[in-house]
Amino acid sequence: MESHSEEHATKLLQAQTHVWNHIFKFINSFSLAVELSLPDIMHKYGQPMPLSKLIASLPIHPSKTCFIYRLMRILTHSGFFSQHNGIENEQEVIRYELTDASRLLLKDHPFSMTSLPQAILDPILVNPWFQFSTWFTNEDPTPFHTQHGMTLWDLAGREPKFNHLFNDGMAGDARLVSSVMIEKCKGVFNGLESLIDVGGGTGTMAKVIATSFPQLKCIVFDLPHVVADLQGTENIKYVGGDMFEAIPSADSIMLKWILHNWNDEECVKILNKCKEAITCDGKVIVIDMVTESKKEDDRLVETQLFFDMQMMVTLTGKERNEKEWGKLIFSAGFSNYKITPVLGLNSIIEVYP
Ligand SMILES: C[S@@+](CC[C@H](N)C(=O)[O-])C[C@H]1O[C@@H](n2cnc3c(N)ncnc32)[C@H](O)[C@@H]1O
Ligand SMILES: C/C=C\c1ccc(O)c(OC)c1
Repeated sequence: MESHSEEHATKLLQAQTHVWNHIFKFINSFSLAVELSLPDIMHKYGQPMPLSKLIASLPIHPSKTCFIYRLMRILTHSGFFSQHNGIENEQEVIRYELTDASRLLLKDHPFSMTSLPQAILDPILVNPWFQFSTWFTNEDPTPFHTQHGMTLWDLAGREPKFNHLFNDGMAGDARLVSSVMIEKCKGVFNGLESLIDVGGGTGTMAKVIATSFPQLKCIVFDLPHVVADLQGTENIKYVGGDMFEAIPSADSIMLKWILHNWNDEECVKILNKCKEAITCDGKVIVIDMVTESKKEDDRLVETQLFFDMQMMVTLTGKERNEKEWGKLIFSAGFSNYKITPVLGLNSIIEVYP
């Protein structure tokens, strides 16, 4: 009897920890404290950095020096730094090193993700969460709309600082994804003469592809406020416009992280415009998530579910499984598709007319 109730208490306490852990999940996000540039400071030091040196290099008030150890402790626990304890001159010295994760937060890393936490944790994207429960009771399209009274794209057009952070964050991801694509599946672009990156942001993806395929004519097509000040090159042109109105013609179109921003009806409209724009032997190259395909990777599954919620709160979009992708593609009148799951969270979906 006693051991039974002991077991009961253990289970209850585990459940309590589970709930507390969940309540506090946002603390992991805010603890990144990207404004402190911890990874850059440690990278500049060039070797495992003692806590005292780290504190001395930070632009903080002297009254805050004692808090850095605690910040480093949680960031080490969550995999952003590794810690080595040693004794030097009879004194305990803690040294920290970067990990693969914190290297992606270096400002000068080619695949830098630094702007993303800044954009995603900006009040512009966090405040809509306070409308989440209200939104379930009204007919607004998104909690973002309840909060701001307009779409994310309209607001980005009016907030240059946020627009810059957002596009910069997207650029880091585009650089990583395009490099992996060029390395692992160059074949996707073989034989293409022209490519339009629809919703191509500031042209990062196009630049990497154009370097590997100099004969390929690339057009970066995005909203006017995104491409306004950008200068094209020999084989990259910037065109401002609305993909729901008209897309320039080419033999192929890329849609990276576009369709997951939109609901099924909107996606069919976009895909229809793509179909009108490409030649009959061309294709649409979709780069987006395919959910439920890597069930064994719990972290990847959870991250895709986070993206799905982010799409629900900021836009009308969602993440889709293979069946949902198929339905979308056939509804838009395409005849076939091929999924290549080689991009971590994302997959390449080649769509044929
Ligand atoms: C999530 S971002 C993806 C950017 C880029 N493809 C990438 O993956 O790095 C979506 C892009 O769609 C663009 N966009 C939104 N509405 C659009 C429209 N109606 N026509 C063209 N582009 C649009 C946005 O400006 C933004 O650059
Ligand atoms: C800003 C948060 C992240 C994010 C990632 C991929 C997207 O397609 C997106 O569209 C708004 C946002």
